[in-house]
Amino acid sequence: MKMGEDVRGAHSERPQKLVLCVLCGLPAAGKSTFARALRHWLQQELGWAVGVVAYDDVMPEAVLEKASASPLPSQWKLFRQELLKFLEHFLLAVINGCQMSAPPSKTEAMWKDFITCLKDQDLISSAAVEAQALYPLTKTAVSRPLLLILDDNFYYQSMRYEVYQLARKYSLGFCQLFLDCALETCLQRNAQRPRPLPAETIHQMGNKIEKPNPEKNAWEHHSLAIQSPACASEARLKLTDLLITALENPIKHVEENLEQKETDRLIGSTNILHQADQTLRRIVSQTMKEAKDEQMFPYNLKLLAEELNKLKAEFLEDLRQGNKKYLCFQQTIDLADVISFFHYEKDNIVRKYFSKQH
Ligand SMILES: Nc1ncnc2c1ncn2[C@@H]1O[C@H](COP(=O)(O)OP(=O)(O)OP(=O)(O)O)[C@@H](O)[C@H]1O
Repeated sequence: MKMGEDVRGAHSERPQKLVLCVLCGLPAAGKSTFARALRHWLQQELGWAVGVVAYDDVMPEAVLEKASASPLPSQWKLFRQELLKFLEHFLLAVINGCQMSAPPSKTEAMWKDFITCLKDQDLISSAAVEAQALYPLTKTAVSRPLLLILDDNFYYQSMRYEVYQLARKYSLGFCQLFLDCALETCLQRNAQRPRPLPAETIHQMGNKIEKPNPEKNAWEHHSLAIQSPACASEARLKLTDLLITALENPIKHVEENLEQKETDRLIGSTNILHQADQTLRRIVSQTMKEAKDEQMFPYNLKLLAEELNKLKAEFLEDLRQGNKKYLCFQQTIDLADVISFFHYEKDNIVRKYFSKQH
């Protein structure tokens, strides 16, 4: 069988070794450049299969289609989670040695880009027929250790934790690579790009970024900071060590159960919910007062109040439902994290209504 041929229904005797690797860092830190180099090197030197899922390639068109204006963070969150669902479908196919099925409901444009991403990297067969909604994997995908690199900024721990949870669900390896690049260098590189981001965005992200903290968070244990622009080869030994360790030490289910119990206990804590409720309520009423003081039109004020209350309700529901987004700090809900995320989304909404005044 040639490389890239279909392996319909093929079952490997050994369980497939899989690692999810999160790349994080500021915009223009060099993540995509590094991911490409790493893929090439791992394929050539270690004979691994490597897939890079660059969020920029898979998400923007879909996002723009759905949200013609600039999307809210809550929309990004949904798209990020949908992309993880897609990835889960691919992982299931690799683990079970079967064809990948399409999720029943999905953002079509994003799914299409995801399929292209996998085909281009010889992970699903280029002969896959879209209409059948079944995608045969290639031999490459199922016959070697497989590293999936998720290339995005992942600047909050909570974003990376979602990937960790996926790795844990299927007992996969998990590691994080932080592209440690000075803010000034990122700004310079960004300015030279054909479509630079506003410098302000990079500054803001620089203030907010939560670097992997293995000392504090056990789940971030397999993390490595890659100095940029230093040559990656300097860190090669450490990097190889990290990747092999992650590959050989998948996250165990038993940890999940213990952790899950603890998580459930914390989610059930009405105390935290009560505190969150009180604090978000205060933020909403303070924001309304400020909007009034700044002469927002009454009609816009009414809509703003409705939207902020809806946002508050969504946040509380997320906490009640046990959305683990907030459970990334030693398995405790960090109220400060909830509040800062709420502020971020609230500010976007307020900006939207003020921009309507002009
Ligand atoms: N080590 C390096 N030395 C010099 N320039 C680099 C280096 N790595 C990347 N660059 C350049 O910096 C720019 C940004 O790189 P890249 O797209 O890899 O960053 P990124 O972190 O993936 O950005 P984003 O998060 O915005 O997608 C590119 O023009 C790239 O050529």
